Amino acid sequence: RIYDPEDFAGMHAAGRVAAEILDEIAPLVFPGQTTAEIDRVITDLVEAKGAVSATIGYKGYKHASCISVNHVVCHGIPGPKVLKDGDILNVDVTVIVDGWYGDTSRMYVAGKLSRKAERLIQVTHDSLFKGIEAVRPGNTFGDIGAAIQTYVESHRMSVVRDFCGHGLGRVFHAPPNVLHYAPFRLNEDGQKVTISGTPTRDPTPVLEEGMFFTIEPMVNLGRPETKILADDWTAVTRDKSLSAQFEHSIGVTADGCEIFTLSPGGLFHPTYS
Ligand SMILES: CCc1ccsc1-c1ccc(O)c(O)c1
Ligand SMILES: [Mn+2]
Ligand SMILES: [Mn+2]
Ligand SMILES: [Mn+2]
Repeated sequence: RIYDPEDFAGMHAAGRVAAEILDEIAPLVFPGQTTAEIDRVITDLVEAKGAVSATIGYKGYKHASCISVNHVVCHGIPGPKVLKDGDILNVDVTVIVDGWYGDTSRMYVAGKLSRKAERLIQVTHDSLFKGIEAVRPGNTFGDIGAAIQTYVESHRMSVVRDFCGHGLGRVFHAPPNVLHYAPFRLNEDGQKVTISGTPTRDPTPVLEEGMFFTIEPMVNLGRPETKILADDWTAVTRDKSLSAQFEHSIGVTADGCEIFTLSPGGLFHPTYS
């Protein structure tokens, strides 16, 4: 679906509420805290801000957030698990404000951030922005994926392939799937080529003004493969390596894009303690 210029205001309002919540829970992340308690506060904040949770009741999910700790890749279920010093966690919140969806996630750390976790978080955050920088009308979704994949793999980390971003707006999920890797490689001249280096066409949809979607790369320190735990939700790295994720909701504009879910507090400190 292609949205109209006046729809951007609704997305900014929804995105801002989601981003404010992620700002406001930062002080709640510390060793000894449970992820259920963080989610409880998120639930209260959604209501206090006059918004509605998009995830409570979605496909049978019962919580206002997904909280994914360490080698959990995504869809971690809040629970009695107690955070310990050095744990890194992604908190993912989606709210509905006047029918508009704001979907965003970011990383936090309980206690002291290890150097390798800091590197992972920084590369993951920067890969999201490499993808965002590729968003403009005339580029393709493959350009977004290639920008992310090239950056991540240049740091000898891996891009999770089993989950992707998505269209959103007046709905939570809509086509297209927004892949965080590309069905082509970029050669040294930036040409789109196959793995074996022969020029190839880009089959992915072209970006157009008025498209709203998320970019939500998941990056692993080890191999890309994931598996789902017996709870049928929690996705973990197969090799148990650490995984990080950042997500923004964005809208394509005439000359680039607008990010709807930027922190109003201008916060980005992976080292929340
Ligand atoms: C808990 C929400 C949920 C349930 C099935 S997939 C999913 C989900 C979680 C985070 C997201 O960013 C998203 O787009 C979907
Ligand atoms: Mn993780
Ligand atoms: Mn999300
Ligand atoms: Mn999402």
